[in-house]
Amino acid sequence: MSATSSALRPPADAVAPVRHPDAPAPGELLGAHYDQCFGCGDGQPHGLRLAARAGDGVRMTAEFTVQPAHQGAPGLAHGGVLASALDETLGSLNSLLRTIAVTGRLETDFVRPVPVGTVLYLEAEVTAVAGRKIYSSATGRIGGPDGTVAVRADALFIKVGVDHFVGNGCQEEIRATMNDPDQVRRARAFEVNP
Ligand SMILES: CCCCC/C=C\C/C=C\C/C=C\C/C=C\CCCC(=O)SCCNC(=O)CCNC(=O)[C@H](O)C(C)(C)COP(=O)(O)OP(=O)(O)OC[C@H]1O[C@@H](n2cnc3c(N)ncnc32)[C@H](O)[C@@H]1OP(=O)(O)O
Repeated sequence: MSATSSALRPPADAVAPVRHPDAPAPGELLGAHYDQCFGCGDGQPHGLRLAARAGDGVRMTAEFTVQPAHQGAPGLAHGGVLASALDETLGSLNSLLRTIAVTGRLETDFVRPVPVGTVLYLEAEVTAVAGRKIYSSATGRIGGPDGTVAVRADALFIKVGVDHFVGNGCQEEIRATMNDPDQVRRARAFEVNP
């Protein structure tokens, strides 16, 4: 059973999300936004290594294979890891809006257990935008892209500036990120294309 809280219901003045003209093309793989990201980075040995792909409109798809390091109960994925996979997929939607945003609220339904070795097929969509607030939903299916829904989530992301990361992050990591030419290009692109 699912009952989304009122905080995740878009207000009356919310508008339909608009795909940015410079959004990644449908079918394009996004690649990691940060090598050390638990959700998508290649530098995290036990990370999810989630690969997100742009879809049509304001939709993304992603796949994540549950590893032994992701267990909660014996042989089954930990719920927090599944919530991370949903969060990461929902976060990747921001690339379609060409904005930077962080998760403010994430509500998750765990519908079926997800065994180790299973591929979780994720699908996410922006549903509404109200000022800095971005509303979105995601599902994770097992047994194939059209298989049984195992997890689902509704989320509220809040748009932030690069200063959110510079002001709150680890200075050493930020310096390293600033020295990565690709990251700097991306951060600049976000700043001039809000
Ligand atoms: C130097 C190099 C840096 C390079 C960076 C470049 C690119 C980065 C690219 C991508 C990275 C981005 C994300 C990572 C990607 C994926 C990972 C998945 C996503 C995450 O894993 S991300 C981590 C977890 N996440 C956080 O770490 C957030 C901690 N948090 C805060 O930092 C603040 O909390 C914040 C900023 C959220 C808001 O703070 P704030 O002061 O800016 O704004 P304020 O509080 O005024 O809220 C404005 C309006 O949102 C409403 N609102 C706020 N929070 C709400 C809630 N929880 N429920 C219901 N409504 C809420 C208010 O009610 C108000 O609504 P209204 O306007 O109607 O009054």
